Amino acid sequence: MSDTAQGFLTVTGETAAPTRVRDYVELLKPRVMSLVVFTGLIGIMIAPVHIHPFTAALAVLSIALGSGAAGAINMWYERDLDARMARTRNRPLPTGRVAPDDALGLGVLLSIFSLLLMSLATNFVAAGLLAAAILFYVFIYTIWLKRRTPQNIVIGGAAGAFPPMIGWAAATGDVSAVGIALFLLIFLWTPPHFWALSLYRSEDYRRAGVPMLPVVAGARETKRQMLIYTALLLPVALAPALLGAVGWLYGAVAAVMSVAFLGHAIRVWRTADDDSAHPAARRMFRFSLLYLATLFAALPLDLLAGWVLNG
Ligand code: HEM
Ligand SMILES: CC(C)=CCC/C(C)=C/CC/C(C)=C/COP(=O)(O)OP(=O)(O)O
Repeated sequence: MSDTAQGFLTVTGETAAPTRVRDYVELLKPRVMSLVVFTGLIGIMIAPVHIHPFTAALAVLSIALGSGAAGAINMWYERDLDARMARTRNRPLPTGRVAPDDALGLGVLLSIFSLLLMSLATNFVAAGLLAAAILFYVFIYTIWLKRRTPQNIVIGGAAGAFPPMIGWAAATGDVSAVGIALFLLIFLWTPPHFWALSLYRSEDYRRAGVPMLPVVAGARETKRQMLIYTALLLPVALAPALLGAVGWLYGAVAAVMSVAFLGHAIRVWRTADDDSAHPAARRMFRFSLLYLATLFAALPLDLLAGWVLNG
């Protein structure tokens, strides 16, 4: 363990204990986790099977811990990259506030714990899907693809698409057409979500030597591919309503939000490529988070409205 990580007072000179807890929490990427967990919770809520709220809470906790574990292992593996990027250089590992071995240990332990908890609380299908998500994010995205190909997030993005399917499986013990539709929704959402950010952070990625699309293929090609994925997202976002799993309320929200998301993609596509601040891309990135949260919130609200209206 390094001196800085060992000594409670060595880095900031502040009282150390709260800082350390905060550092370990930061390793779990809590803000990303919040949306991951939300989509998993919705998967449980909309499944046509009632599970005990305590079981549901344990399933959600398992998804949260699994997502955090994957985040900690990602930060352990990428500590060299994170040190070279303005956005990430103040993270606990590049600053030495947490030792690499501790981050890896936390990630591995939490992975095992989350899988055991999911198996015991729900079933092996949900635990298997959670394992697949963790392994995908760590091995396929972080270790294999991220440093090798500009399509890294298209394939690697599948990791973040698992949670609604995991939630559904936790409730039903099965995978369904709706679960697959929600997987595809997040899968197609991820490229515009991430490439919007990578447009205004491309200098960071260039410096760190990560072959993200704007670095390798340029802003124009990135914007073109963002437009394609955002257009493909529109019919997929409507799929839960077309499959009859939810009704017109969700369908209307999905249609309006998807057209608005497409509007963002068109505005980004129309902006000049040398506009290094990329304000349109910043707005699109922020909107991507609102988009996913709103669509997933609309799923149970639609079912609730149906029950109220139909008695
Ligand atoms: C491989 C797929 C993905 C990649 C490469 C990616 C990448 C990123 C990056 C680089 C950020 C920037 C964070 C910052 O500004 O420091 C971010 C933010 C965020 N992402 Fe993603 N993301 C992916 C998938 C997802 C998924 C599946 C979700 C949730 C369902 C998600 C939710 C979020 C949230 C909530 C934020 C905002 C975090 C904050 O406020 O700091 N992302 N993402
Ligand atoms: C349920 C479960 C196990 C889910 C795990 C999947 C997960 C956490 C997906 C989110 C993907 C994500 C935050 C990518 C960040 O990219 P990056 O690592 O390139 O970003 P960085 O540069 O900020 O580290």
